[in-house]
Order: sequence, then structure tokens, then C-alpha cells
Amino acid sequence: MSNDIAKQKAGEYAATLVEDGMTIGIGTGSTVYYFIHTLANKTKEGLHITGVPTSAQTAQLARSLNIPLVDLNDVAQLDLTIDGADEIDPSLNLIKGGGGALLQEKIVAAASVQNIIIADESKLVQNLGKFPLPVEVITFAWRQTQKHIAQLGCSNIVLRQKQDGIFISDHGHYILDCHFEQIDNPALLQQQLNNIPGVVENGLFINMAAKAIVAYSDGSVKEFVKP
Ligand SMILES: O=C[C@H](O)[C@H](O)[C@H](O)COP(=O)(O)O
Repeated sequence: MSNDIAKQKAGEYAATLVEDGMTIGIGTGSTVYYFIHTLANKTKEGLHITGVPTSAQTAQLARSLNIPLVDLNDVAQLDLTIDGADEIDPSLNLIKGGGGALLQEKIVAAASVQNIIIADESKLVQNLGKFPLPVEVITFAWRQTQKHIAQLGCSNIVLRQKQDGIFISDHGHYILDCHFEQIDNPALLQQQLNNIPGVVENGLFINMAAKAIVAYSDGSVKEFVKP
């Protein structure tokens, strides 16, 4: 089974957890893509939900499929958020932001009663850090910010690029992809990063996910609950 079919399985499974009347956070990425399509079919069949998108890309896709969206300022809290991840450790701590949506994703996750992650099995790791940790930074003097991040033990930090220049996040910032290789204390690193002037947010999601739905190459789907 290809990764894409596994992603689709995870996305479809997650859509079965959405109940009528819910306000849900809608994540970003290639796995969530399948969730959004399944959700759109369900709303066409009569399921009533309201969504809060975690990125401009998700907002555009959801709108094109007629999923009703609401501004996060206009709701007290979200019942559930379904989102993807770049790495998932055994405690369900995550690295997110491979698509650059980490800031809005973290705000939406923090507003949500329950966060469920969907992924294919390639995202499961023993230790976070092989996937370069995305850190969203203010564009002003970003090299200074980079220097402070390097002092936390990261010697390989790459300013994210896109085809025609520097990648700019939905909120107008740069992303520094930080190759830590192995993160021994993700909770501490998250705090240290966010204490650096110029850092807007980082892609470590600690104690946020309640459950991960992981699809395997043999076609099975497994739920991991936060220990
Ligand atoms: O910024 C992007 C998000 O954090 C994604 O949820 C994450 O990168 C996983 O994306 P995908 O399902 O495409 O691997």
C-alpha cells in the first residue's frame, strides 16, 4: 500500500469521529487533504459542522468544497481538531510545520478540547528530531535569531526556500528548518526556543495530541492514545 493510500485511510477514519453539530479545527497537509474531502462528502449528505482552518491552503480547499468555516475569534472553543504531523513519538509529542502552517495550527490546537493526529506509519519515531524542526521567525534580523537557536545545540539551520525565493508563512514570517537530529527534552526545547527574541513559534507540539490514528502499509489502522 502506498503512503497516499495509507494517508487516505487515516483521513477517512478520522472523519468517522466527527459528530453532528461539532465545531472542528481542520489541519493542513497531504493527509488532512483526504480528511477534508471525506468531511465534505459527509456535509453534502447532511452532517452539520463548522470548521476553523489551520492555514490559507486548508481554507481555500474547504471553501471550494462548501465546508462552512468560521473565524476562531467568533467561537469560544473547538470540539475537536484533526491534523497531520511530521513526527510522532511514543508520548504523542509531535513535530509539525513541514508545510509551514505550525503557528496557526498551534493556536487552533490550543483552542480545541481534543486534538487527534492522522498519519501514515512513516511518521512514528522513538525520538523527535530527525525531521528538521520548523521554527517560525520574524523576518527582521533573522540571522540573529538563527544564532540564538544554534546556541541551543543546532549547527545546521536552513532558511526555508520555495521555488522562486524565500518561503513566507501565512502570517508573513520566515521558517528556519533546524536539524537537531535528536531532541532529548522536547518540552524544554520548546520553552527555550520560544524565549528567543524573534521566534514566533516552533513546531514542537507537546502534550497537545490526545490520540493518533496511524494507517499501515498492510491496510490496518491503529489508534494510539496518549499514555
Ligand atoms: O505545516 C504543516 C503541517 O504541520 C502538516 O500537518 C504536517 O507537515 C504533516 O503533513 P503531511 O500530512 O502532508 O505529511
